[in-house]
Formats: sequence, C-alpha cells, structure tokens
Amino acid sequence: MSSDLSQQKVEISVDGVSMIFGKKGKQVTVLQEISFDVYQNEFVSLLGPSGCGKSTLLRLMADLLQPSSGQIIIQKEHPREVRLRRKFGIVFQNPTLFEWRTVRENIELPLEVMGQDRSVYRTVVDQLLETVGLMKFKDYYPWQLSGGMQQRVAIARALSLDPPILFMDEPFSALDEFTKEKLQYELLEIKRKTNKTIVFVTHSIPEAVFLSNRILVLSAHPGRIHSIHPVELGEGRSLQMRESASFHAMTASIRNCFYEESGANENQIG
Ligand SMILES: Nc1ncnc2c1ncn2[C@@H]1O[C@H](COP(=O)(O)OP(=O)(O)OP(=O)(O)O)[C@@H](O)[C@H]1O
Repeated sequence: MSSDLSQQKVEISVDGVSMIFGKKGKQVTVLQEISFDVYQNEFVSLLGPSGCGKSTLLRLMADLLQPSSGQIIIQKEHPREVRLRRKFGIVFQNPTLFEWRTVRENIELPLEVMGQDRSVYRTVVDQLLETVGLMKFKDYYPWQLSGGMQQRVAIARALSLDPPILFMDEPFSALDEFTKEKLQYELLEIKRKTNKTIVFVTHSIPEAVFLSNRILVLSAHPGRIHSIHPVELGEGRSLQMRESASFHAMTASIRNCFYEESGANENQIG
C-alpha cells in the first residue's frame, strides 16, 4: 500500500477507547483514551511490553470485549455487526484446532457453520491448503502436525470465509525461531496475494518491523499509545532484509524511543 495515508480508506477506527476491568473499589484501568485508524490493506502491529493491554485492545476490536468508554467502528459498523457477518478472521497464539477433525475438516469448519455448499467450498479449501503449504497433510489430524503446521491450519481457517480483515494475537510467539521466520515471510506472501487488512499483536520489535506498514507502540499501566512508527521498508520484504542497515536502524529507533521515554525494563520487550 502507499505510505500516503491521506489517500487511503479507513477500515477500522478506534476512538477514545478506555477499558477498565474489575468492580467498584478494585478497578484497574488497562487501556486509556486509545485513538487510531487502520487503513484498508494496511498491516498494523500493536507492540508493547507484557501486560500493556495489546490483547485487550485486539479483543475489543474483535467484539470479544466491550469498551468501558469510547467506540470502535469497522467498515462503518459496530464490531458486533462485523463479527456476525464474519468480516474478520482471528488467529490466537494457541491454534485451538479440533483434534478429531483432519486439517481439511478444521479449515472447512467456518464454511460448514455458515451453511455453505461443500461442493463449492472444496475448491476454496484446496486453494487455502496450497496457500499455507499443507496440501500433502490435508488428511492428517492436528496431533500429527508440528506447532508451525498447526498454526498454518489456524491461519487457513481464519481465511476460509475470505474476510477482508485478519486479527492476529501473537500467532508465532510459541514457535521456534526458524519456523517463526518462515511463517512471518509466508504471512507477508498471503497478505500480498489476498490484500487483507491485518492487525497483529506482538512484543517483538524485529517481528513488528519485518511485517508492518505501521507500528503502534503502547506504554503500560495504563495502556496508552506511546508513539506511531511508519515502516518505510517497501512491500517486497525478504528474510535477507533483516540483515540490512535500514532494518537495524528501524528496530534501534523503536527500541530507543521506547526505553528513553518509558524507562521500561529491556527484558520486557523482544
Ligand atoms: N478479563 C480480565 N479481567 C481482569 N483483568 C484483565 C482481564 N483481561 C486482561 N486483564 C488485565 O489487563 C492487563 C492487560 O492484559 P493484556 O492481555 O491485554 O496484555 P498484553 O499486552 O496482551 O500482555 P501479553 O503480552 O503478556 O500477552 C493485564 O494486567 C491483565 O491482567
């Protein structure tokens, strides 16, 4: 997408959102006055230390929680409407697959639930199996797959209804470094082919820089937007790009700005 955001269409608008957990007397403000837009086809990462409210913010966007104040609008509608019409897919850190269903059957599940015709969606599922590189494993059960393969199934399942938006909550953080890098690259390929809008939660600065068009850094207690960083590394990103001076400069600049202003513990952020 073009880096000139004034030319882009707003897909998600988060406006003055605060989130308070707990009952009277024991209330904790987890998010305070969060406002930002996500543009169509944009890859936005929510980056910050553990406990700053990244997952809470993603859950608010996905209508899994309701904000204490402020509002979220997705494609001009309340997240509830958008969720009911399956206009976004979600991938969590844990792939949450059904053990008794094969890879194909797990990917088919949302299509089945929506009452779509199997003869029609077979082709869709075949394409998704190709996209995530699991065609050879389509009849395997989740317990026969590695963690990375299971996460690929979860991604394919989230894409099965072809939603314009994908919400991803630390989807690669439980994977080894090699699998993580491979899946990060594959996710960019999927994004390039399908033009999804992606909101991605991570606490890894290199992961956010590699994947994103923009990075929203959150500070903790309460979670607030600390700073927003456009990532000017172009669209055609390769694994080799991680060794480039511009990549290192970008990660260093985010790390420095984060530590300078928040005084955060370096061990808290990757
Ligand atoms: N349902 C809940 N009830 C009460 N407190 C909650 C609830 N969900 C989250 N919290 C609190 O909100 C804060 C933010 O949690 P959240 O999971 O959003 O952070 P995070 O930035 O995603 O952290 P991590 O990177 O460790 O996953 C934490 O202090 C957490 O304990």
